[in-house]
Amino acid sequence: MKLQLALDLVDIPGAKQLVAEVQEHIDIVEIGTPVVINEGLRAVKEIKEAFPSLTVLADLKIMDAAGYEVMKASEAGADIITVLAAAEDMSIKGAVEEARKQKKQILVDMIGIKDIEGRAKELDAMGVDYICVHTGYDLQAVGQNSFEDLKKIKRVVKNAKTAIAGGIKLSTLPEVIKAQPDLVIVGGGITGQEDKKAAAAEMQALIKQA
Ligand SMILES: O=C(CO)[C@H](O)[C@H](O)COP(=O)(O)O
Repeated sequence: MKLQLALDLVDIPGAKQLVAEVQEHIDIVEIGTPVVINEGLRAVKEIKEAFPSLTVLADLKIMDAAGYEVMKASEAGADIITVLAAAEDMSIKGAVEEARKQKKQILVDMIGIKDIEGRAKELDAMGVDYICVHTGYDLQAVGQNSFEDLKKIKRVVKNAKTAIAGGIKLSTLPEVIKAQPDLVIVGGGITGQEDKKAAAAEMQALIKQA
């Protein structure tokens, strides 16, 4: 099980500072969608250059023109690129094909999907690398989480790795770990803490014990 730090509310210097603080306790650093919107793929490039040994995920949430966007993110240095599960199958397949060419990986984000099991089975058959259940900020605000959806995908996914994102905190991490995802994605649970390094270290310790 790996730990991914999601950076959503920072600029490039802020991202570098945060990663420098917690890097020994995380496996993957995510350049979040708001950061890419504000700073462009330059954010991915600069973080990969500054931390070449860290795996960098570009949270582009691709919906169309997937092959092209995966190519551009790969050129910027992303190791993993996100595509939305709601995208057309043609787009998912295009993303996977381009990722194979570039020797990168695709994480598909299930945000907004209602038939979790059905879509997860289809995505698994299309050869995506990760399938991620995700409660975005707008649903977190009304108290939702993806813990049950994680159990659902764990039951049907045979090949892809499983991941979970959305409001995970130190207090809820044990429940997440029980369901044994391959990847736990945490943003505010680390970045919103006063001592970010300690928060990341505690989460890493729990994950390593699992
Ligand atoms: O992709 C995202 C929002 O769309 C976030 O990066 C993801 O939800 C993790 O952040 P947090 O732990 O703060 O919810």
